Amino acid sequence: MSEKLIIVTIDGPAGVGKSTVSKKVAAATGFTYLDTGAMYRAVGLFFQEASVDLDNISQVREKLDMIEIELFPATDEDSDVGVRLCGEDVSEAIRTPEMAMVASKVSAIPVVREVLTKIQREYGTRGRIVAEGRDTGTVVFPLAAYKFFLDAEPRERAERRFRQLKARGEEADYQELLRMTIERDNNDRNRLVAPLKQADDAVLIDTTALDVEEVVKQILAIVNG
Ligand SMILES: Nc1ncnc2c1ncn2[C@@H]1O[C@H](COP(=O)(O)OP(=O)(O)O)[C@@H](O)[C@H]1O
Ligand SMILES: Nc1ccn([C@@H]2O[C@H](COP(=O)(O)OP(=O)(O)O)[C@@H](O)[C@H]2O)c(=O)n1
Repeated sequence: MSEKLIIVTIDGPAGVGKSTVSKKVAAATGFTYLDTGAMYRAVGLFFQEASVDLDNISQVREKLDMIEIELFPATDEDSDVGVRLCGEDVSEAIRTPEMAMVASKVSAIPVVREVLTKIQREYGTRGRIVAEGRDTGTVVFPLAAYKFFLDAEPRERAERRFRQLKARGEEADYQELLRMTIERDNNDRNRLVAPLKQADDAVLIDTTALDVEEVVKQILAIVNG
């Protein structure tokens, strides 16, 4: 594989640290960061606002054709990537726990995955990217040069999300976050198309007892050889 097409994939369950770690790996390597979850969240928001009946496949297809999603870099290294949906900045609107649940529902619809996977692969043709999500190592970029699967206990992940929301000055209920984390993991692991799972050739990192810097260090040690 040519240097230009090197791709790093980082998959794992909700709140495990994919975004945080991917942004740091991207900054350290000079690669572009691709947040695939942001795309599923944007589709979820669009469908919710348009009151799309998710069981009505022709309605889903018709609305999908109308969607334009554009990712733009975060304003600073602590922020999430920005998203424009049909020209409107929805960067904040998509980052709520509720929108994550909606994203999890729309992400089980095969045609939604088909459309977004195609867009994600187009990003990949530019090469030198760090892609993160649920299926970037298994389905989107099966030939990626470096694949990682991050995991952590659900309680630890819900606590991380709790601290993250509090730090942003937002309301958060730990028990509710834990419930949503577990429900979303179940949806994502058990769907028929592109379920959340470790690729056979991905390196597993259990982050439960690690801090962010340690996880980044382990990944860079492999990527930088
Ligand atoms: N290994 C880690 N140890 C402690 N906190 C972490 C770790 N990795 C990430 N975090 C924190 O957990 C929160 C959720 O991480 P995030 O990157 O948004 O997860 P994901 O993208 O997998 O949902 C962030 O506030 C992040 O700083
Ligand atoms: N590659 C991806 C990325 C996200 N998703 C879906 O989108 C939801 C939100 O993804 P996210 O990565 O933004 O969520 P967090 O892990 O940041 O909580 C997930 O729960 C999945 O259902 C997916 O199905 N495939």
